[in-house]
Amino acid sequence: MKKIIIATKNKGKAKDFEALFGPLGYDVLTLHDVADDMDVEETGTTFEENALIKATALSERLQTMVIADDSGLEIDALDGRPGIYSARYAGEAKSDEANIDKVLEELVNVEELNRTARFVCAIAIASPNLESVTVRGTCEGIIAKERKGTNGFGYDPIFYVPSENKMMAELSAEEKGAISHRGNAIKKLSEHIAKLF
Ligand SMILES: O=c1nc[nH]c2c1ncn2[C@H]1C[C@H](O)[C@@H](COP(=O)(O)OP(=O)(O)OP(=O)(O)O)O1
Ligand SMILES: [Mg+2]
Repeated sequence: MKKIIIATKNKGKAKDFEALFGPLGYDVLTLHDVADDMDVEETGTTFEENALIKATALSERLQTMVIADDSGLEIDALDGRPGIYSARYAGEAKSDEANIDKVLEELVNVEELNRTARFVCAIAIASPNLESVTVRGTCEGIIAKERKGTNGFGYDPIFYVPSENKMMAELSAEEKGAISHRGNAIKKLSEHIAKLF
């Protein structure tokens, strides 16, 4: 089977990538499979920079093509926070539950009309002998007042997707891939790759 390596330790993200790449005949490998000891610091100031840092570090180590994803949630009423700090919003423990609690708390007095937000996903592809590329996908939604749904990961239980009339965490991995920031970024990446040949 063809293999694709994603420089991530996030199992939820890996599942999203499996739903996107599996049907194309790819086996998805992550840091847990290829470099479990690796912990790359996200020192960039944008999603794109951080995705590049993660993809380049692993590509240099393995001397092969690697993809990385840096993503997060931008909430308009919070001036775009948590943004690139989404994973660590409630502290270094990187707890999805604590992150959601913090967001709900900060929005407690914000009415539905003003709870607009978007998921952002930058994907970088790095390879020993090709120039690196980054693409960005987004997905617009509304932050709900409470959790609903058990699929997905991260902020999915509080992210309402108007076009589906469902929470992100109520979508299957395939349904999510069709509309998500990650799915949209992958579409852009494949368009870019198609242009190269
Ligand atoms: O589809 C998504 N559905 C819900 N939440 C999401 C999604 N996509 C990103 N997010 C949230 C999770 C985490 O709080 C942050 C990503 O942070 P980010 O640094 O890119 O990932 P991470 O540290 O979990 O794993 P890694 O850096 O090893 O890929 O945004
Ligand atoms: Mg991270």
